[in-house]
Amino acid sequence: MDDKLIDLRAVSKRYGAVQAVDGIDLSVGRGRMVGLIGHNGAGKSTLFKMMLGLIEPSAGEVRICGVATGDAGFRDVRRRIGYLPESFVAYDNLTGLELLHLFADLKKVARSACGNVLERVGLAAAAGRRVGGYSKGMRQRLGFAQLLLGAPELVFLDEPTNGLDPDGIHDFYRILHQLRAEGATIVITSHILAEIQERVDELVILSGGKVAAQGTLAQLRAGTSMPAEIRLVARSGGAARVIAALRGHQVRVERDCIRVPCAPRQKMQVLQLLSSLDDAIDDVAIHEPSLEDLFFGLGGRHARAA
Ligand SMILES: Nc1ncnc2c1ncn2[C@@H]1O[C@H](COP(=O)(O)OP(=O)(O)OP(=O)(O)O)[C@@H](O)[C@H]1O
Repeated sequence: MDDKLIDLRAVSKRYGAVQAVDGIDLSVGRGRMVGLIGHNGAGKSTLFKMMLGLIEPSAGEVRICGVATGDAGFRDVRRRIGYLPESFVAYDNLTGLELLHLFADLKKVARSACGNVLERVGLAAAAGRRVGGYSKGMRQRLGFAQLLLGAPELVFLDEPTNGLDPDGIHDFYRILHQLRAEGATIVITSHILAEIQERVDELVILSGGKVAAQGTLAQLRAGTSMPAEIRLVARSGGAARVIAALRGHQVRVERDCIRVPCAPRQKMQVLQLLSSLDDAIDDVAIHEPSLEDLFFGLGGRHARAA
């Protein structure tokens, strides 16, 4: 069994003068949940469309479930893939259930599966209502419901949490994690980096059509020289002692917060220095670089400027 569910080799896509995707090598193992991030125009949707077999690469090869997207056999693979596009289009004059029946017919899935799927996304009570009266979040849930039909082995979701409230986002990731626990492989794009960073197994950062970095958040952090930051709140009258104790370290004071940037190997040393100042310090926290920090550090800003 091929455990590389997604395998891209030297894949490029050019639209006239625009090099949308530029020589990407990427593989994703079975059962992984991957976050694909990048600025507007970085090439995420183009990559999705090539992985779905909707457009052909200009160069290179895209293999999904071991089959090249250009092969005749890819039609069967396509049935094992679920896709939620960035703008999910629903027919307003149908009810939620009728719309799902339509998708079930197209996917050759029994209509009897639809009730259960609507229940799963929290739309059971609205199943008989016309989609025209659904809120933006409800439409997004409906899009998610059609993706779940037929228990797909591989799912692609393009900006799936747009329009969802915090409860909706929480529910959405809960179902996604269940899907992964059932064995599905998941690729998800998002512009909300804080939302995605703790929820996926690994991240792929696209910049200017190329992979700027790939790995777990910890691997991405280790791959950059970006320091963590120890943040302290001194007790009244204690700041001067804390700053004196940190002599030789870079220190920034902002309002009531003392910030100490630290390379990984310096963290314990700084904490040791601080441990003797218990009576001068009110609070201490370590802030590791966020995905947003890494994103800008790894070329996100460059990609936007390009
Ligand atoms: N059909 C097309 N014809 C011409 N250029 C295109 C086409 N589709 C995409 N592009 C261009 O290819 C580049 C990558 O676009 P793509 O939609 O893949 O980026 P994206 O990362 O998905 O962006 P967003 O976050 O805005 O959805 C952009 O410069 C875009 O203008």
